[in-house]
Amino acid sequence: MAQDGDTQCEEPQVNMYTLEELRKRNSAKDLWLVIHGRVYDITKFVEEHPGGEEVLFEQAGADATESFEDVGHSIDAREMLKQYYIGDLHPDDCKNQGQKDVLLTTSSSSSSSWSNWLIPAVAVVLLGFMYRFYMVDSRSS
Ligand code: HEM
Repeated sequence: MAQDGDTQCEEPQVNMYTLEELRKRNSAKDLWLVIHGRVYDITKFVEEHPGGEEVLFEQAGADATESFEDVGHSIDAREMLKQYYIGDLHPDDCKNQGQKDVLLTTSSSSSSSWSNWLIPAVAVVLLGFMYRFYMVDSRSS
C-alpha cells in the first residue's frame, strides 16, 4: 500500500557525459558538442546549420561555448539548442570551467565597484577645481 512517504516526486534523471566520451562523437554520423556545460547531439542539425557544417566539425566532440558565443547567436538559435539537448557535462569536467567563471565574476564585480565610486569622486573634485578657478577669475576681472 502506498504511504505518505511513497508519494515523493523523483528527481529528474540527467545524463552525465565526460569530455573523454564526448571526444569520440566527432564524426558526421555522430556529432556532439558542449555549450555552457550542456551536451548536445547535433548530428541531425549539421546540414541545416546556417553558419555551415565546417564550423561545427571544428568544434565536434569538444566544448564549443566560446565559438558559439563569439558568433553572437540569436535568441532563436539558443532556443533551437533545446531540441538537441541530451545531458550535462560531468561535474569533474565542469570544475575548471566553473572556477574560471567564478574568478571572472568576482574580479569583474570588484573592479566595477571600484569604478562605481572612483569616477564620480574624480568628477566632483574636478568640478570643485573648475568652480574655484571660475570664482577667482570672475573676482579679479
Ligand atoms: C548546436 C549549436 C548551434 C546552433 C543551434 C546554431 C544555430 C545557428 C543559427 C540559427 C544561425 C543563424 C543566425 C542566428 O540566428 O544567430 C547560426 C549562424 C552561425 N553559426 Fe551557429 N549554431 C550552433 C553552433 C555553432 C557553433 C559551435 C559555431 C562555431 C563557430 C557556429 C557558427 C555560426 C556562424 C559562423 C554563423 C553565421 C553567422 C552569420 O552569418 O552572421 N554555430 N547558427
